[in-house]
Amino acid sequence: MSRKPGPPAAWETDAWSKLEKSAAKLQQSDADGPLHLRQLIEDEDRCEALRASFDGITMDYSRQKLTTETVNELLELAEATHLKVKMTAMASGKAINTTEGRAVMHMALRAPKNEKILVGDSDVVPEVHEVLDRVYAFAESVRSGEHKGATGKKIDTVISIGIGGSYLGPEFVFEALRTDETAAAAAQGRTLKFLANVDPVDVARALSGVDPETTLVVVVSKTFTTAETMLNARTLRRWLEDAATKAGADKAEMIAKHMIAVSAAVPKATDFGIAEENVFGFWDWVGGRYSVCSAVGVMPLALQYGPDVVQAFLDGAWSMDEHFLSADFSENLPVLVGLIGVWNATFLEYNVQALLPYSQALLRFPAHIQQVSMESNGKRVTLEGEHLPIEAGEIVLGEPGTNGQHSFYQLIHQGRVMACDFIGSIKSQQPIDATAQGEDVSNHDELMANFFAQPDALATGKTIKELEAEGVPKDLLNHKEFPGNRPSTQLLFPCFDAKRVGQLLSLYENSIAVKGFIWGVNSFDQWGVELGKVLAKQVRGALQGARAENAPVKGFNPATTSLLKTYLEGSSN
Ligand SMILES: O=P(O)(O)OC[C@H]1O[C@H](O)[C@H](O)[C@@H](O)[C@@H]1O
Repeated sequence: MSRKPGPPAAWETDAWSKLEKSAAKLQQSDADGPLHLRQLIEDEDRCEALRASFDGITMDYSRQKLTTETVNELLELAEATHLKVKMTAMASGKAINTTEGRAVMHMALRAPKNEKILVGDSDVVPEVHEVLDRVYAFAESVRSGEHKGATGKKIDTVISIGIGGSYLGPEFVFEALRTDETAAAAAQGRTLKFLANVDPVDVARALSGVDPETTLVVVVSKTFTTAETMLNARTLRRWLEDAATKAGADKAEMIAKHMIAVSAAVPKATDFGIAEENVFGFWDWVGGRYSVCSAVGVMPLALQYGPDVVQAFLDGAWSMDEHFLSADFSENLPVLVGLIGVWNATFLEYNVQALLPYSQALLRFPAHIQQVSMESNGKRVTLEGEHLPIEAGEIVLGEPGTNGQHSFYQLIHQGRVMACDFIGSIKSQQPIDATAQGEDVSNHDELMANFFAQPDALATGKTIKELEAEGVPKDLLNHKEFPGNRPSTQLLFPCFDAKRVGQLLSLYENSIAVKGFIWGVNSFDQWGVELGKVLAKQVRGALQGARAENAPVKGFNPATTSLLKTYLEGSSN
């Protein structure tokens, strides 16, 4: 097969063959063998070597099923596939999203004013800051009460309409900071809600208990064409107009004061009826799922928490970007998380990455990273469009600990193997310490006891021999055996405040880019979401025809035709 000049495909390198051999060797390890995690974890030098840190964040990957030689082979693979060149191409604004002809520059969204970052010939940092300053000024005027609603009331509630990348990141950060002391103090008396699903139930939930006269609706859509968001935006526009009629206010004034937009398609937002000064732009070099640091996230978050908290979040993300671009790969947190992901998913064939934050504040982190990862690396062809001869991508799932322990951990311990990332913090956002009242430990210590225990339980397991020694009846031995040897990484943060949440975001965003670079896929397009949208349009037309003119449902396969008929008959009764 003829290939374009450039770095070799990962699977064509020597490092790849070495890694395949290492994987085969490690997969053979039994519970008593030297390559079982039960043994590996006892090696002090190995434990020391498989630890990295940056700015107070510790990454312990000693419970990954690898040896220090494997790590060297992974680093060799990074070299051989020109990872650094690819990272630099991304950071310097090259159009690496080749199927859409776009640069991938979300890092520029958090760059300080004095940075210079070129996309093509133009430095994008000034325009980033121009929008950021406008967002901050607008947010301040709403928060201070200077910007009033159409009936003269102060705005204290925001409903952010958007889906996918225009929703998940902002919701993750909103939730992550809700119980942070500084952010919570800044949010006093304010409410932020999200409306994502086209399901009318989500509209009802978003509007429940909300007064339109004190509410600002932010329509967030990169393209301003997404069907769900547009229908929700029209629905809430009507809700505002109806409220204006009831209150005797002017409808146009109501929209002007209560509806703003965030979009990379500014003319579409103005066509929708939102005044240009109320539209906050971003650029086609920001992928939707990477857009939380643009006005997409910054607007709702600044309205809720104020500019200072948001700026701390952006600064945190930038500090991790700088680390990613400058640190040696052997000490580079996003690179290591990325390489380990490739190792687990491709070489060991553990294709599920479980994100397990031991922090209730991070409850929407798995959902956000699920989109970033699965939409980015869920691909079947190379950048050149050739079929991948290897498995790429990971299935991402997760829930905060300890909740997950009482739910799906059973499968992780004794069923299928997943690669687990345990994410915890030294300090809690909301410490409760009742040791003086007789509790053994503080509530955060209790939480973290689980953070430390679970990875060891997964790694070491429990053998039949141990169970026998404990006197476990014979017929229960197999049921109670834990095979162990199940991989995990622990990421221990000092705390989860705005800066650290920014660092966590950048760590994972960049690790996902690393995996895509190694696998050789385009992590920045998402053609796989298109077909369903096209078919939904066809079904929408059929439903419209059937409802309005009783037109027969045509043009679908027999299964869909029959189910559509059942749906139509059932709902017309
Ligand atoms: O921001 P929008 O243009 O409304 O797009 C919202 C979302 O929908 C698309 O279908 C893509 O799958 C997502 O990547 C995107 O974030």
